[in-house]
Amino acid sequence: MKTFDELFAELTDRARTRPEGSGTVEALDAGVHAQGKKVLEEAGEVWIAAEHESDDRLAEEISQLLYRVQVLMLGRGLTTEDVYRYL
Ligand SMILES: N=c1c2ncn([C@@H]3O[C@H](COP(=O)(O)OP(=O)(O)OP(=O)(O)O)[C@@H](O)[C@H]3O)c2ncn1[C@@H]1O[C@H](COP(=O)(O)O)[C@@H](O)[C@H]1O
Repeated sequence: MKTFDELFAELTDRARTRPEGSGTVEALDAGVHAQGKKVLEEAGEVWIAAEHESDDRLAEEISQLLYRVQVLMLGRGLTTEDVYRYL
């Protein structure tokens, strides 16, 4: 189990070290357009899960949305601080 901040630190490290086989590295290399599409796709899956699926499935879809948002943040060079200052 990890928090939003812990995942972001992990993904930041993936971006820096670029380990072989990392899906994050692949997603970052795909560019902001592809990263944005993934955010939208995952948001749609969250919506569908919220209306039609179990709490557990919804939680899983939300976790994937958070991951896709973090990839997009990294793709654009944003930090968590950039976002948190608006919360
Ligand atoms: N939390 C996640 C995470 N959530 C979602 N995903 C990816 O997103 C996919 C699910 O989203 P989609 O529905 O868009 O994917 P799909 O349509 O099933 O398949 P593809 O689009 O990938 O072909 C998963 O199969 C993963 O590839 C994640 N990939 C990685 N992480 C975590 O990120 C960290 C770094 O991962 P790597 O970069 O892969 O080492 C690790 O802690 C991982 O647990």
